[in-house]
This record gives sequence, structure tokens and C-alpha cells, in this order.
Amino acid sequence: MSASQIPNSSRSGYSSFTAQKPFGNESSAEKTRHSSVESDINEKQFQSIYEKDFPSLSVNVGFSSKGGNFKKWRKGTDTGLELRQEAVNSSELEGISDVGGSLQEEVRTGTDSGLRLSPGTINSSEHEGIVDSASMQQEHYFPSHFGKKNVHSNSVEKSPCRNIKPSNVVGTKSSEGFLKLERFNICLPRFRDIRTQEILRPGMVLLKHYISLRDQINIVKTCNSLGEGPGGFYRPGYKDGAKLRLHMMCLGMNWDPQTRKYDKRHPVDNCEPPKIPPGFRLLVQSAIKDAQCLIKNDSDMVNPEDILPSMSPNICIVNFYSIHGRLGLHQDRDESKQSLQRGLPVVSFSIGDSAEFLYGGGREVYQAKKVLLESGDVLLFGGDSRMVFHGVPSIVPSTAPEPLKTNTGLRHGRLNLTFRQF
Ligand SMILES: O=C(O)CCC(=O)C(=O)O
Ligand SMILES: [Fe+2]
Repeated sequence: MSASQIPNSSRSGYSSFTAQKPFGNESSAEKTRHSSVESDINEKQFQSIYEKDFPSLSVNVGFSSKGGNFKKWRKGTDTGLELRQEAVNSSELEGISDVGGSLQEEVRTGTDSGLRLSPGTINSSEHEGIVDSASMQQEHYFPSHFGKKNVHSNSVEKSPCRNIKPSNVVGTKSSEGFLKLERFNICLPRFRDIRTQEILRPGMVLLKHYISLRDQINIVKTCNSLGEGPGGFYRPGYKDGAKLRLHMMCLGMNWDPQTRKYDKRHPVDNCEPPKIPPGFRLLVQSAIKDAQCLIKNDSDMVNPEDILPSMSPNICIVNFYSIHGRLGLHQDRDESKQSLQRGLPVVSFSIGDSAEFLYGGGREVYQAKKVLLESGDVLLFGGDSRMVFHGVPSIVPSTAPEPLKTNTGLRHGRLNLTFRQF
């Protein structure tokens, strides 16, 4: 789906927009997942509540600020897609199809800027640990994107965020006749470099293209190897016998859609779920910190922890959607009372084909806003948005980065990991 296909919202200029169609012919059980509201929802209701207004956003930055900036967002997304296309087609990225070769080389030579920009936290041996999927499961893995430039965020200059490096604008002595000059970059842009961040609503942050291609590859490989073992992927069903339109695996604790409870054991093979790989947890922590940093930059007045609390995940639900996969609007509300009350965030990784993602304060699809989640995106919702209704009405076929597919053999479709603290 190209950005130009994204329908404009009639009432707001936010980056996300009002959904135009219902999910389709889902069974009522499929319409929600974690929520008991499923039986209340039907398409007629969605239509009849069409005009009800949506909670307004109090903060919005980057591409998604208020008033006509929808176009800006579209532009940004277009740019992203263009660059991404360029990256996918370029021989540079084709060279990455050998994980053991050029990707490792990149790690060793430190082209991931984190090596240079986070001296206190990263050393090269930690980085070398990330190049194969097995090591993703070891303590030595470290997110590879620290210090990456956030090209479009409006917080670049102000931010001490770990992911943001100073702009490369030089020669600003206008009194001496120098013009502002953007340094020419001899390397092609890659889609993971065009990272943007936006606050979708209070407590809900989207970090675009946050996960590097290399990390996406490792995550896919790790999920694949865990998923074929005990407690691995299966197609879950609801109480009424309807099947979810996805395959699922749980890490850390098992979530059962039939009972809507967490348990130690897998409902099908009675095995304990695999542990969450430490590398995954580090990436989650890093995303939370960066989202909090964005919130802080947006308003110095707030303690970002009040808007988006920190959390330490002990649950990860891994979903694989085929191109026909979907997930009805629901709330994630089966975690502990304390976790929900504190608004501990859900952190979601998207990998593979893009997905349309709906979210809103109510259960009406027509009131929901829609955003495109692409490979490498991280979405966080906590604080006031912890109970946001959300769902995946469709997967956009053939949108996964080519190198991701060639390196992993990932099927057509989308992998999604949502991390939570029970
Ligand atoms: O696939 C997604 O983006 C959302 C998944 C989700 O909401 C869930 O697993 O609870
Ligand atoms: Fe969910």
C-alpha cells in the first residue's frame, strides 16, 4: 500500500486516519481477542456510531502534528517508501543477503553508528554477539541501532536520546557568507535510517523503522527456531471453536485465547513456553527509553514516566499473520491488575509485510484511526493509552523488505511481537 492510497481523514490532520471500512466477515469471536467485548460488536453498530468523535490528541510531533500535517506525514511516508524501495533494490542491500558476510563486516567495522555514539554502553564484542540468531538468545546481544540519526523528528537538536545523533548540517557562519550545507552522504540511504518518531496519542508512540534490518533478520530466525520447538507456533481458537486468523507462540508465559488467562503451560502441547531471548528484552528497553525521550522533548514539563511508564517484559506474544491474517479490535487486558493500573506499556515489533493497524478509544471500527505498520516499526502503548482498542484489519501483501525474505525465507505475511509485563 503506498502512502497515496491512504485515505485522508475528514476531521483531523493527524497522521493516522479514520477507517473507511469494517473488518469484513469476521465471526464475532474474531472481532476481539483479549477482550470480553467481542460479542457486543457487530458491523451495524460500527456504522451507526459513525459520527461519534474521537478522543483528541494532546501531543503530536514529527510528521503528525495537528492541523493539516497529515499531508506532511504522507510526504514523510512517501519519502520513506521511496528510500526503502531504493534500499531494497540497491546492490548495497543485495550485498547484505549474506548474513555471515557483509552483515558481519558491517558490525565489525562499526557502520552502525551506535558503536561510535554510545561509548559508555556498547563495546564491539557486544556488537559482534548479534550477528547470528543463536546469539540473540545470549546475554551479549545488544540493539544495533544506538545513535542512529532520527532524520525527521523535530527533536534532533534538543535530544540527548541515545538513538539520535547530531545533524550533519555544517557551515552556518552566515555573517562570513557561508551557507548552510547538508553534508553529502556517500552511502545510500537504507530504510532503517529514515527513522521517524511520532506520538499518536498520549502514551502511544510509533517509532518508525526502529529495528535495523540485521536485527529483524535475527528476530525472524530466532522466532523460527523457537517456534518449531516445544511451546511453539500453533493456530489458536476461541471458546466457540472459531480460529484466530494467525499463528501464535508465547514466550515467558503462555496466553490462552480460550480462557483469556496466562498460564505456565501451552494449551496444546502442555510445554512451558520458551524464555524471552535477552536480546529481545534489550531492544524493548531501548525502545521504551527512546519513546520516553521523545515525550520528554515534546514537553519539558512532564515526567515521561508519567505518560509512558517503564516496564520489564516477562511475556511476549508472537503472532504470524499470513497475507489473509487479521485480528479484530480488542484491548490487551489480561495482564495483572497492577500492571494495567500502572499503565505498563505494550511494546509491539512489526516485521515482514506491512499491516494496517487500527486504534481508538472505543470499540467502533469507524471511529478508529489507522496507521501503517511497516517492517522494523515499534509501537508502544501505555499510560492513558494502555487500554486502547486496537486491531489488524489487513496485511499488505509483498511489502516486506526483500533482503529480509532472502536472508530468512520468511513466508509472505507479517510477524508481530508484543511484549508485556504481567
Ligand atoms: O499484530 C499487531 O500489531 C497487534 C497484535 C495484538 O494486538 C496482540 O497480540 O494482542
Ligand atoms: Fe493486542
